[in-house]
Amino acid sequence: MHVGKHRLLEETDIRNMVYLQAIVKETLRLYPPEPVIGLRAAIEDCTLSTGYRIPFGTQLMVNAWKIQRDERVWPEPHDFQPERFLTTNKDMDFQGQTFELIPFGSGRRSCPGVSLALKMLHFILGSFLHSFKVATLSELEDVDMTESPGLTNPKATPLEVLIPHSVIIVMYLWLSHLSMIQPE
Ligand code: HEM
Repeated sequence: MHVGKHRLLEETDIRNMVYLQAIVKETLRLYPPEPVIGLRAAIEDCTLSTGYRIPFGTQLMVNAWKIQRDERVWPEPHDFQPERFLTTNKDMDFQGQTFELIPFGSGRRSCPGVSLALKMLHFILGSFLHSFKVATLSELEDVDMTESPGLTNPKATPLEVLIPHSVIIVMYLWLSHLSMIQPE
């Protein structure tokens, strides 16, 4: 236990919360918000290992969604298994040099917001799970994770979760504490 029940999560706790970091990585692997990364042009003729010849100047789009579900890299590629980032795929990060995991793109036009995005994702998700009980409407059914087609990757159906009534009051206080809701 890194935080316990008697205080809120702090930013400095995140570095010890390796499973939380693995959950964020696994979510961005399976559901990259930008599944097909924008236009690039080949700067020279090249031939891929698969035999495809790409002539100079060809416009390319990178299918990150597909790359991140490649079964040669990711065992059981369609399953949500955060543990893989603590074991088989533990050296993979978002720096853009691990081309099997590129939710933020790679190279000099990769996402400049990666550091802020990860700080926010870790802190908000960690604080939420630490402070609230969350349940699905039916404990018997998995959440429907169907995706919508498009340049971004929204959920096809709304996410419906239960936050017990008494907890909603605590949630309001918690959000006020973070200045996300300003009391009138
Ligand atoms: C989970 C959150 C985010 C994801 C998955 C994400 C992903 C991406 C991707 C895939 C690209 C295109 C990279 C490429 O073409 O190689 C991109 C570009 C960009 N992102 Fe993000 N991003 C996120 C959050 C943010 C945040 C928080 C900011 C700013 C505060 C930001 C600012 C930008 C900008 C300005 C570009 C364009 C960079 C350029 O064209 O040179 N992003 N992002």
